[in-house]
Amino acid sequence: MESTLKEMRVGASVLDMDPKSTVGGGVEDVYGEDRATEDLLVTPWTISVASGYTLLRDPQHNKGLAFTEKERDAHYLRGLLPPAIISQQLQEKKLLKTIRQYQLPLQKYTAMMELEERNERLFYKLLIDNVEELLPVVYTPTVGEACQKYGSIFKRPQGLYISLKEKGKVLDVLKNWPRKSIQVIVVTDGERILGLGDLGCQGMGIPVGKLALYTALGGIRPSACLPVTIDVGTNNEELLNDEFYIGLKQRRATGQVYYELLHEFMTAVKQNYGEKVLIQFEDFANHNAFELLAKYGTTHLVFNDDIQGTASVVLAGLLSALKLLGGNIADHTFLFLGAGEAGTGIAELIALEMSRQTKVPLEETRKMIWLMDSKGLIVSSRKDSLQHFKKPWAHEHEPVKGLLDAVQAVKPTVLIGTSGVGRTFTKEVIEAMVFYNEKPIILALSNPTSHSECTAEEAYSWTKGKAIFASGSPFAPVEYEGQVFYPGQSNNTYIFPGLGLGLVMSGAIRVHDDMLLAAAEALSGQVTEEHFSKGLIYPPLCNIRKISAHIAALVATKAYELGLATRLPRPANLVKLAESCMYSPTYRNYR
Ligand SMILES: O=C([O-])CC(=O)C(=O)O
Ligand SMILES: [Mg+2]
Repeated sequence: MESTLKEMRVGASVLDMDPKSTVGGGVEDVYGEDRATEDLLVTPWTISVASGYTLLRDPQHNKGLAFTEKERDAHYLRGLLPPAIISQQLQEKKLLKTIRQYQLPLQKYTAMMELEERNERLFYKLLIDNVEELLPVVYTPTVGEACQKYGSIFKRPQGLYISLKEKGKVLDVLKNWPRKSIQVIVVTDGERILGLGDLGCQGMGIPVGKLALYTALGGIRPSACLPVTIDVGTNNEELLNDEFYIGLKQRRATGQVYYELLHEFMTAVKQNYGEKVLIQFEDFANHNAFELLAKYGTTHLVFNDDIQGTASVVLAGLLSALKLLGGNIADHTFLFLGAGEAGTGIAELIALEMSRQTKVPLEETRKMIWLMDSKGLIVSSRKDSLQHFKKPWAHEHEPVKGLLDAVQAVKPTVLIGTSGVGRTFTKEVIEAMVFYNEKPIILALSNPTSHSECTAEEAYSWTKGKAIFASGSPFAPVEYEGQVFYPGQSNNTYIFPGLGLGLVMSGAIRVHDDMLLAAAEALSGQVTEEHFSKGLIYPPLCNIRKISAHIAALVATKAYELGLATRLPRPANLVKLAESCMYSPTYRNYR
């Protein structure tokens, strides 16, 4: 494999000598024929098969000690491996043991990333078979700490870095990526990593982690996934002063410079990979997130995970909670602490669902939903000074400053934390919720764990076990007065892998709000009586691939109904199709 890449690169540099050529070429033009004129020499490059030492260092094909005797003979591996032959199951067992021995989450994270670099199938097998245990290692909350310390744990680059230095050359940068048939891109500019703020170029951990879940949870092939970090600088002083910082050492570019680089990226993606590549925006700051989504939502297959993925997962949890409590979504009153991407995204999808169910116009259903930001309750007297995405939530009310006052004023049945600030659901606030409601719904969604609005233990003990609680980052079950409570994880990881699979397998060309509603309904449909009896409003993550297949099927169904699907004719059984196109990490036998 390494030798193949080398040959490709040599091929490209020979071609670059052609001064007349303006188009064509790139990594796919292995033989140089596209760009060569009749008088320019070409080299008849061939693609070689990885074998021997190179095969052991190729993470896509390496199987380590699981290579059989026959494979060791056929692929020049004799002597390069110790004599033992062990199964993939035994390899898994050994690795799990090693990972469990590490005390620190970051050590576990590093061990997993090293495994991914060494043996991709084993990495995914381990992750899929132990998803509940390993998700918090490769994803939230540990991925947050990994991003904070990315500079020091950085060894080999992962993903594609597009910085201001690459302005004007973004298409060439995409062509440097060794894989050509990309189906999903997760892109960040690192400005708002989880609730941790601006981590600049170190945000790369997020697209890498999200895409690992696209594969493990949604079955998208690893080779079809592309993590991208756009580096326009950082306003994080600590990073700017850190001699080991891996990104551009300048303050963030804004305005035209920023939008030009993003536009070049979006255009190059479509040019290089076509109309059906999915681009997931992740962890952009509010001031860019809404604008990018609005701008590219009509021309590209894009969605913003923090706005739309989070909205869909929360709606799913609410639909499940209603099955537990009875009544309709329109019977509820919502209060959000935090009016950014997650807060307004969730609020809008709830209002849409209410409107669909009751046939009441959206402008009216929005009135059941109240949002607070750092300046207090969002009310009409503040309208002129509000950012545009907050304006629809400015209802008639006198000004209210604090959260406790807001709970007392609005008397919400559902309290949702999306501010990125931890420990803001105080004892008084939670007690007020249970004062007004027999079973209050409390969602502490900010990530990672240290930024959660309250802990699971606080939610259960302060409400004397009455709360229906879920959080963005995982919490262990809580025992309160002899009863065990199971907090659900209301994290967009339930949604984006299945949503992405549904879009990809139907060949969808745009994302539509109805697909987010469909994904929420599909997820909620996977919650059974048994889960309800434990107080769960989300199904356990151990079944996530089955859940993703159901989400994918309903999303694809919507894509066909809306005329947005291009894979025709429509396959009859979409759940079966979803299951059958999922990547399997089991080793292949080599001839
Ligand atoms: O990554 C997560 O766990 C959820 C998410 O999108 C965020 O917090 O930004
Ligand atoms: Mg995010």
